[in-house]
Amino acid sequence: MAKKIGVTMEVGNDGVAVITISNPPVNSLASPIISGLKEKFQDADQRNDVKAIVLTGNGGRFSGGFDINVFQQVHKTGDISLMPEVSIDLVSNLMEDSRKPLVAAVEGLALGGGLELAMACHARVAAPKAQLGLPELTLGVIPGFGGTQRLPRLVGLAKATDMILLSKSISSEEGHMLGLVDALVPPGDLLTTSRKWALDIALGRKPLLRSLHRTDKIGSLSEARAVLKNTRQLAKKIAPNMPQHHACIDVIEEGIVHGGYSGVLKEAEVFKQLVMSDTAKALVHVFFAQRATSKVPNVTDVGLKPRPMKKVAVIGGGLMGSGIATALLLSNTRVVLKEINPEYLQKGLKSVEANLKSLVSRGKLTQDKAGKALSLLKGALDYAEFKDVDMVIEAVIENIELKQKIFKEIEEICPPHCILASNTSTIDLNVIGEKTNSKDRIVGAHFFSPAHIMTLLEIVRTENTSAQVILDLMALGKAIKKVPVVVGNCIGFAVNRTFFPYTQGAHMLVNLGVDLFRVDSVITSFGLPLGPFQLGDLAGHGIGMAVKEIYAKVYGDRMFQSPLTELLVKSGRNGKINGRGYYIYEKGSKPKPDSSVLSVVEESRKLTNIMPGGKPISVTDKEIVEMILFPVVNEACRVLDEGVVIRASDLDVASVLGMSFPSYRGGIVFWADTVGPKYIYERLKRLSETYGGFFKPSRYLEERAMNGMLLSEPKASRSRM
Ligand SMILES: C[C@H](O)CC(=O)SCCNC(=O)CCNC(=O)[C@H](O)C(C)(C)COP(=O)(O)OP(=O)(O)OC[C@H]1O[C@@H](n2cnc3c(N)ncnc32)[C@H](O)[C@@H]1OP(=O)(O)O
Repeated sequence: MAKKIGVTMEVGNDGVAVITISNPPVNSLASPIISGLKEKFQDADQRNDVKAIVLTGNGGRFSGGFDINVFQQVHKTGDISLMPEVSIDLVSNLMEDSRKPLVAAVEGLALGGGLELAMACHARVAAPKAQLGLPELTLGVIPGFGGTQRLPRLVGLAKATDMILLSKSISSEEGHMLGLVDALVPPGDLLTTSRKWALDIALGRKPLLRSLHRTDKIGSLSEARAVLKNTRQLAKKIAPNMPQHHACIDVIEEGIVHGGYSGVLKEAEVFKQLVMSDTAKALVHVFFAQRATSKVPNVTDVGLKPRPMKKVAVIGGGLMGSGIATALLLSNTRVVLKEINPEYLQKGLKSVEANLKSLVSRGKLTQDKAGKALSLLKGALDYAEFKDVDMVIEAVIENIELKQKIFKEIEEICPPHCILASNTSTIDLNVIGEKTNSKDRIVGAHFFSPAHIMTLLEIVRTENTSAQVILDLMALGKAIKKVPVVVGNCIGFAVNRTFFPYTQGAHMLVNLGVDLFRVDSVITSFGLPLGPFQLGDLAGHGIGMAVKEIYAKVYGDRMFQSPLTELLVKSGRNGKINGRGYYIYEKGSKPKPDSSVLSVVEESRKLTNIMPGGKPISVTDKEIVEMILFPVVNEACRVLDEGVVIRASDLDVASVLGMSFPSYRGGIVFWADTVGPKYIYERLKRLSETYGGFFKPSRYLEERAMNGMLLSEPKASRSRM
């Protein structure tokens, strides 16, 4: 059925015109909606039988904001005139300055432009649990329909800057306490109360309040300046490489100093500049890329329905297993956690409890909910509880024989519909399932640590995994608040494989004489939260050595053989786990660079002996970024070439959520396309001539560079899936 897009107006016998936005699924403010709103407000203004107006959204949602597709069109065409003029014409003049009282009836959500329309109304009535917020900064822009001016005037400057800068939404209950919502009523009463409220204003029983003209919550100029000073410091910390945070504070300040209307004018100007910024292009790309991951050809488009996952068993209560169990429990799934002996089982159960406790202590979970989650957990030392499970997720150590044995056992004991998933990060799923006759229900559920916090879930399918099993795992992933990305089966899957050269490039640089702490600092300035050496410390160098061996077997032809990790472990530095790696880790303080590690580095340099003429090379920060991240792009090209991901943007999402690659750079492939495939190819070629095969450009990169194509452009099908 075609979507019904438009704006309707119905005038009741009471003289109230109800204007309703309809644009499923979130009533986004697309061009026809904006022109429809203009038309209806003009009509309502002119009609003598209309005394007051109520604005609402169809289908239980007020509005998810301005249509983000328009940003994408502007980015594709470079034509900023595609952005409609809304802030002054519609929001300030037609709505807020209207002589007729205007009340917003809010249900479900009012985000971005949606909340901005509501704030331009003279009062807001909301149903419970509606989500209210201005998340524009996550898209690289600022609120553009007056939100930077009206929100501070309705909830106070400190709360408004907190909501806008951190893109934090609040519930209608909190909005009510703050004064953003004037009345909170059950959904069934929403329209009746809103109509009555609008008529009360018309009859002078309630005041007609124009948000932009209010000053009661702003405080004195010096108070406001103090808040803005703190906010600028926060922006420096949380968004050093993004323009929209500082721009937003400037716009808010303009309104405080020169009045709301002046602020609205500046907001419109800055908004348009920011729409065209590289940051906005990248963040809008990530928005749509993330949503595209839920579209998997031959899985989500063939009429299948996900089956309910009521009870899930997790085998192994270590770091990963207990994290996965926690994530499942938090979404009300019954979990059986199996271990091999009572001691390990107790440890696993305690870890789950500790995960929940830490969420409670950080204010992310109520004590009640933690208790409820824990009541759904059962420990097990045998398979008795497995007879009615819908899915098993194996999360034991990376040992092929052990995993094969477990899969054989669970195949026999679990019901025939049960999904048999492994959380392996390095072992081929075909090998894991080799001894079973259930290859169609074997799938990878690759969580990232800590599994109850990191949002990426790689769903690894083999050529035998059934579409139903993939769909079920996707649905479970979404239910436990992950972003599932379906990938093909290869060593390292999409994220770990793409990023295996990340550490290697860093090791190469250090062996060439570059200071390791400088490398980390350059990479964190680029936007990754941890440089390669600190990341290695966090993962543990024992694990690092084991993983390196696994990768060497398959990707050995393009690896840089550095003895640094082995030397580090030999000198008793296992990383954060034993308090010492490249950095020193002490409880309660930040990791400190350990200068004594430099003797280990010297030893490594002697062994590799790659410094030209025995002297350290001299490199710029830009070259450091290139020598570390271009090999990553090169591996991403192989991942694309082999069809390990369905589309290039899936790898962008996976790199952002799995490796914390900066979202404002759009993910690894998007960033590479911004830099230019030809430039990357030429740099890698030159580096490979000087430093060898580690940098050798892949065939895919070479082809794209030669043909002037972007890396993200789809190619003729040659997929692993
Ligand atoms: C001038 C103004 O100040 C500028 C703005 O208003 S910018 C926009 C500000 N608004 C936002 O950032 C909200 C973005 N949307 C969201 O956060 C979430 O979609 C939501 C909380 C509204 C709903 O979440 P959820 O129910 O999980 O559904 P979700 O899968 O995300 O979205 C459903 C569909 O609506 C689309 N959609 C959501 N918000 C949209 C928007 N503002 N514009 C266009 N499409 C939108 C999604 O792309 C998706 O489309 P698809 O089904 O074709 O993939």
